[in-house]
Amino acid sequence: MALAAGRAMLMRSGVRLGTQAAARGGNGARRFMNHRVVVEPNTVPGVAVIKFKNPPVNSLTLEFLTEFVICLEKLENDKTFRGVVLTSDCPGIFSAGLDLREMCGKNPAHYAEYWRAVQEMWLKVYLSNLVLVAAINGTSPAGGCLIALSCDYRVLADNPRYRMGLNETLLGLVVPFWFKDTLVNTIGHRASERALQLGLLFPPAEALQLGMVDQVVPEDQVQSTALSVMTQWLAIPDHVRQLTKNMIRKATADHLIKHQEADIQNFINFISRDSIQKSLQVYLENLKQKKH
Ligand SMILES: CCCCC/C=C\C/C=C\CC/C=C/CC(=O)SCCNC(=O)CCNC(=O)[C@H](O)C(C)(C)COP(=O)(O)OP(=O)(O)OC[C@H]1O[C@@H](n2cnc3c(N)ncnc32)[C@H](O)[C@@H]1OP(=O)(O)O
Repeated sequence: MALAAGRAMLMRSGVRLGTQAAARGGNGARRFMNHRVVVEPNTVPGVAVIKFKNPPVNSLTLEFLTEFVICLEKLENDKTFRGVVLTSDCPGIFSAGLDLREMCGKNPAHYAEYWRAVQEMWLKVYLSNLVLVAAINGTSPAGGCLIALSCDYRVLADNPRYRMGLNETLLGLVVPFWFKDTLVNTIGHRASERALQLGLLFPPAEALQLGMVDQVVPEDQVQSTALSVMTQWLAIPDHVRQLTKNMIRKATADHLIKHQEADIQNFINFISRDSIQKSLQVYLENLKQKKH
């Protein structure tokens, strides 16, 4: 998605771009702040840290997706950056995945706009020229897991309360084919068959065993480990690494690009069904009630 289109989408969503601010941190480094995504240049040269800050659970709202894509585009266009660590500012939660309220009780035009934003976010992350390392410091179901799976490397906090996986079937949803492809490319066909049909969410030890993440480390070392892994990836010249990444990922991305409009229409038809709307409402209601 072009930056201009993203800005237009932000405007349509009622987000004021004027609220973005550039400030200087204690070390004099620039720190870009949006509402929901904070970008911090880090101590490692050429590396930025993106922190998801969409409380309470970093759900992927339309506004969040738009800010996230714009942030990544800015970093890609700024040649001082070669790598980005993605992490969360919400304690215990990397991202709760797609925002269920965006898919519930809205009209087809909204569903189309939302689904296009989800697609564009995935394409941006999956095909990024930057090295992307996920520092997964919390639970990451469904869309949250997709973001992590689309990075080049994943470091997960060793906390048995954190779960990771594509749990769509537990919500009565069918996993989109490109979510499925991303998982299959990471953990293989057989493991994906079981994980996707049962909607399994894995604790850290199992996620590591399956190859869903590359490393599990103590919670307070997630970001530092991600940054030291980044140094290893940045030792490779950008152009050869980028061409290699593209060679491996292009076919998967092209599959969506070729069928992007049909995928949007399928999403609208599916999500608009009464039975699906009912399932989502019940799921949201259960989330609320578990507090009481
Ligand atoms: C046949 C043809 C097929 C064609 C198919 C085409 C397309 C495919 C169609 C559809 C696919 C759609 C894909 C969806 C992928 C997704 O990402 S769905 C989202 C999945 N996410 C989840 O299941 C996570 C749900 N949340 C939780 O489990 C917990 O909230 C948590 C993350 C573990 C955190 O728990 P915690 O106790 O800390 O917090 P609360 O549960 O109290 O939540 C606080 C607050 O936040 C609200 N909330 C939580 N998650 C979401 C969410 N994903 N979206 C929106 N809102 C969320 C929760 O309701 C609470 O709200 P409050 O009560 O108002 O405070």
